[in-house]
Amino acid sequence: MEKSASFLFGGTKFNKKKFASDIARFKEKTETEDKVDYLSLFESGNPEKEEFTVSTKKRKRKQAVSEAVEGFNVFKSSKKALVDSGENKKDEEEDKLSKDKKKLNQKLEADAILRKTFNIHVSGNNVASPLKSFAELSSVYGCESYLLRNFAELGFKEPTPIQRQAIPVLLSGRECFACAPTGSGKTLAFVSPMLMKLKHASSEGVRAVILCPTRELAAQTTRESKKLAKGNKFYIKLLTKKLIRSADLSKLPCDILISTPLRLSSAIKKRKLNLSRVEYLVLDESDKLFELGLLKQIDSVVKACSNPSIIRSLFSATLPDSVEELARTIMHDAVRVIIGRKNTASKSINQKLVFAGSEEGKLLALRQSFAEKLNPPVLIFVQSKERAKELYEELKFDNIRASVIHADLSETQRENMVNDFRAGKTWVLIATDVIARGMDFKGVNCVINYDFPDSAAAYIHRIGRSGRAGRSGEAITFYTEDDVPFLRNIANVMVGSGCEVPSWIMALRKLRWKKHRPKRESISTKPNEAGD
Ligand SMILES: Nc1ncnc2c1ncn2[C@@H]1O[C@H](COP(=O)(O)OP(=O)(O)OP(=O)(O)O)[C@@H](O)[C@H]1O
Repeated sequence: MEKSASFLFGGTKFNKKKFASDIARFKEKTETEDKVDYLSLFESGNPEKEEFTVSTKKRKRKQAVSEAVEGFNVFKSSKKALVDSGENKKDEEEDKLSKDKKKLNQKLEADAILRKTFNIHVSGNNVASPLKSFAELSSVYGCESYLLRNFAELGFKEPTPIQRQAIPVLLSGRECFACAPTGSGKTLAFVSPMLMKLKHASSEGVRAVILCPTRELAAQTTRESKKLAKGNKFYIKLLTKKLIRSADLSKLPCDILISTPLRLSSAIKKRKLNLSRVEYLVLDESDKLFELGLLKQIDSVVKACSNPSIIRSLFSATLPDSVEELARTIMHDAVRVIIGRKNTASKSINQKLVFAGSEEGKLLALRQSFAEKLNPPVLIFVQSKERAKELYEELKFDNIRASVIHADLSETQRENMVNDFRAGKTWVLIATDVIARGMDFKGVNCVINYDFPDSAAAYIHRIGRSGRAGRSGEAITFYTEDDVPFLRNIANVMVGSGCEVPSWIMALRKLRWKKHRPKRESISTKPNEAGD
């Protein structure tokens, strides 16, 4: 230190004798300064001690001012005052820093408590604080009143856990992977920040895109988005065949466009739909969208949304690591938000496994359970459209109001089936996995997996049609000998969401699950042609 100082001042002649008193004062002061600095560092976070530090500094400031008016000392003191004011500034900055640090720590602590309360897990840098209430959307993020009014009209009093965390993440301009149980309000979690960021309608092309794996889900998301946007005249459009045929897509005024990947990618290719202005892209049921069959279409949409400042987000109740890895290659500094444990079923569903022996046994078990207790609405899942038709043929004469939905029906027919089920005109809806994801039927009391699901994810989504938005629900899964090797995978999901499973099932060997869709005997009580 000495050395370097003498090196710096090497060219200056300094009469130490003449200025001995000043040297002494300077030395004294430096020592006191050092002490105060050390203390303030050590004491940060203790308000009483902080006050003490501040008052010592105030005293010093006073001293400097009084010295500045004493005759001969004026020049010296004003120099000293300058030094002091520099030091004071430094002290003030340090004070501010330590206060900011304290505030930040308090905020982080409060965030952690809120996240723990709502079972929210996040990873990423500088993740925005979770919402304490919907009111914070207005006080912190300047949300317009129409949105809060719509929440109130829809009866939404409190944000759900995924809404508490995903909304602020998206509002803070971050990309996001979000995984939360079925029926936990993910739609609102991605639509409302979009509405808030877009602010008002504009006719400058497509500004936001939501991709859904099925037409039914795209139609439902359009309807829900319009409900949330009520009172603000946004252009919210479902990309239908009719819209593609009738409109000049290059001039389409559209704030939010909702579509399936196939329809959107063909509109980009064949009708030159321009997505270069898109600011927000949501991939709903993202793991489904990233499956092999849809990957090419997703790729063409992602490429067409070429705006460099685009914010992309992925939402689903199931998010395999492989999808995350793939998605990370296109996302920037994304925040990961997981509610509860990843890939688990909703805890509000009471899940049961029923051994039905054979295909015939399944039909008997179904009829018996309907005879004992039919608590509509009931949703029955089978593994193919052929089997859906067969089961419908069996049940249509049973005096229960049943209907069926599968991919062979026209768009309008499918829409009618869904609407009739929603309106309570039909009690039992037989379906394939086409409506297993995302469909929000209010109050489905029971889901029956007539055919064993072909993956754990399919199971989670199928049964998730019941037990939504905090309601309770029931799920019954029939299994035969063919399904036994795959029981353990479903049992794991059941245990993960708090249901009991017989110990012999938990003792089964774990299998790497390839799509399990065995060839099954047809569903029929009619005697076959051979007469046996
Ligand atoms: N804050 C809230 N309070 C009460 N109900 C809500 C709230 N937010 C959404 N809901 C309702 O919860 C239901 C389920 O919401 P949504 O369909 O968005 O679930 P999801 O998490 O997307 O489910 P899935 O994984 O099956 O697609 C809807 O009926 C919706 O209106």
